[in-house]
Amino acid sequence: MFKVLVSDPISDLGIQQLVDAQDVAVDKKPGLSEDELVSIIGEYDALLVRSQTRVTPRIMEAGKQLKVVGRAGVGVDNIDLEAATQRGIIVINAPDGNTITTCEHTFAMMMAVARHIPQAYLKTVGGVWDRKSFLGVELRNKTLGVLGMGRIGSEVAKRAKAFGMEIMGYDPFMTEERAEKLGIKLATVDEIVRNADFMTVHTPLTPETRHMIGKKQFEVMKPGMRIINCARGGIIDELALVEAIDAGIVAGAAFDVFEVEPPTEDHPFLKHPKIIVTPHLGASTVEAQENVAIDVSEQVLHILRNEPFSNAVNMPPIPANLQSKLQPYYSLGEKLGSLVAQITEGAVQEITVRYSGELAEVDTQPLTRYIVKGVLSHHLGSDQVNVVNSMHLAKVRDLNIVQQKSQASKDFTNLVTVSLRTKQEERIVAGTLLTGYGERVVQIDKFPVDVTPEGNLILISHNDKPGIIGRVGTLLGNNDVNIATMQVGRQLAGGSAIMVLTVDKNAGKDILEQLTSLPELNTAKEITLF
Ligand SMILES: NC(=O)c1ccc[n+]([C@@H]2O[C@H](COP(=O)([O-])OP(=O)(O)OC[C@H]3O[C@@H](n4cnc5c(N)ncnc54)[C@H](O)[C@@H]3O)[C@@H](O)[C@H]2O)c1
Ligand SMILES: O=C(O)[C@H](O)COP(=O)(O)O
Repeated sequence: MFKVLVSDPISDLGIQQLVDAQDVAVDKKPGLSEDELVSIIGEYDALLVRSQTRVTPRIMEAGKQLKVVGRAGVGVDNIDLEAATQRGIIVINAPDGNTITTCEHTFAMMMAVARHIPQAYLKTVGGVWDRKSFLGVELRNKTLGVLGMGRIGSEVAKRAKAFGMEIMGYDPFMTEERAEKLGIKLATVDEIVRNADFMTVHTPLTPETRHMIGKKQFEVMKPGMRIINCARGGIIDELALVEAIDAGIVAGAAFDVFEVEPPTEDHPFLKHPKIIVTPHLGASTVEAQENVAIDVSEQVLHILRNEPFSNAVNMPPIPANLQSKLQPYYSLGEKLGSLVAQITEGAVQEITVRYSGELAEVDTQPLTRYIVKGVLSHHLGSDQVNVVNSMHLAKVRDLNIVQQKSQASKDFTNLVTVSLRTKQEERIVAGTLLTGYGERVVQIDKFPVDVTPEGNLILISHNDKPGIIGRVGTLLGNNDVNIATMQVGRQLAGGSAIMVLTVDKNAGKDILEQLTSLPELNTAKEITLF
C-alpha cells in the first residue's frame, strides 16, 4: 500500500482518483510546521503540496520512502529541487491547469485598476455615495505591454485583443513568426515601458527578471501607466513602484503577489490609495484547483506504480555504464549552454551541439539534455528547467536541436562545441576536460581562449590596439572590481579581439556601461557561471 500525504489545501474532487485507488492510502494534513512534517514524512511514499508547504532538504532527508513530491500548480520555488534530485525524489508539477484562471485574474485586476472598483466599493459600503473620485479609463485603443509571453502571457494577449487593445510583447523565446500568429508586436522592455498604457508581467522570478522593472524603467515610463503583477513578487521593484506612483508617473497598480508573502502589516502597498492587492489568488478557482489536482494525482499514481509519467521537473535515472562515461561532462555541458545563452542576443531558434573525439562514440543524448538545460535555464529560470524536461521545453518552443559527431578532434581528446542561432546572430563556444586541470572553455566564436568556466566573468570584444588592457584594468580597479584572471584572444594583430576576465564580484550594469564607452571597446557582457 502506497501512502500519500496532502499537506496543503488541495481540491478533494481533484485527488479523488488517489483516494479511490486500491493500492493508495491518502492522509490530508494541511498546515503542518516543518518539524511536524519531518516527524511524520518517513512513512509516506508521496507528498502533495501547493505553494504554502516549503519542502526543505530536512523534510526530504526524513522522507526515507519518499518517491515523489507533486506540486498542484506551476511554481516549484517552495521545493528544494537540488535536494530532491540528490535523493532521487521525482518532483512533478501541473503546468497547464491554472493558466486560464490566472489569465482571467490578471484581467480582473486590469479592469479593477482601470475603474477603481475596490476603492469605490469600500466607499460605497462605508455609506459614502461618491461619483466624482473614481473617473476611470477604457481598455479599448490602449496599448498593453506583456512581459513574458508563455502560457499565461499568451492567453492574456489573446483576450486583450478582444478588448480592442494593441499588444506589445517581450519574451526572449518569442520569434517574429509566433508574434505574427498571435497578432502582437514584438518589442523590447524599453519600448514597452516608454509606450504602453498598461503593463502586465508573466515571467518566472529569476536573477534576470528580478527588479526587471525598477527605478531606471520608471524614469522613462509613459506617464499614466497602470501595472499588473499576477506572476511572482520581486519582478517589479515594490519600493520603486510606490515612488513612481507618488511622483505621478504610474496611475495605478494591481498586485496578486509580493516579494515576501504574506506582506508585513506596514507594507507600503497595503494602505496606498492607488494600489489594489489580492492574497496570491491567481490560481484560486474551483476549475483550476480541480485541474491541477487531477493532473498531479494522475502523475503521482504513475510514478508510484512505476509507469511512464510526465511533467517531472528534476533529474531522471541514467543507465550506470553511460553515466560513468558522461557524468564528468555534465557540468561542463551545462556551463557551455549557459555561457552561450548569456552572450547571444535575440530569440533562440537552433542549438547545435558537436561532439568530437571519444565522446562521439557514445550515446550523448543525456549530455545534450544538460547543454539544453544550460541554455534554457538562462531564460526560463533554473527552477523550471532540468534534464528531465529540457528537451520537451525546447520542443514546445519550436527550438531545433541538432547533434553532430566527428571522431576527430584536432587538438583535444574530447571537445564539446555548442552554437546558438537566433535571427540576429550565431554564437559559438567550445569546451573540454583537461586531465589534471578540469573544465576549460577553449573557444569563443572564432577566438581560441583558455578559460575556467566558473564564477563571474566579463566578456569584452574590442579592437586589438595598445593600451586597451590597461584602460579596462584601471576602470575596474577604480570601481573596486578585482580581476582574478585575464585572457585575450585575437586572430590577427590589430584586428578584432576578445578579452575574458574573471572577477571577484559581480560588476553590475553601471560598470559595464562605463566599459563600453572606453575607446576601441565594442561590447562588454557579464556572465555568471556556478
Ligand atoms: N498568481 C498566481 O497564483 C500564479 C498562478 C500561476 C502562475 N503564476 C506564475 O506566473 C508566471 C508565468 O507562468 P506561465 O505558466 O505562463 O509560465 P511559462 O513558463 O509558460 O511562461 C513564462 C515565460 O516567461 C519568459 N521569460 C523568462 N525570462 C524572461 C525575461 N527575462 N523577459 C521576458 N520573458 C521572460 C519565458 O520565455 C516564458 O515564455 C510564473 O512565474 C508562475 O509561477 C502565478
Ligand atoms: O505557481 C503557481 O501555480 C501559483 O503561484 C499558484 O500557487 P498556489 O497553488 O499556492 O495558489
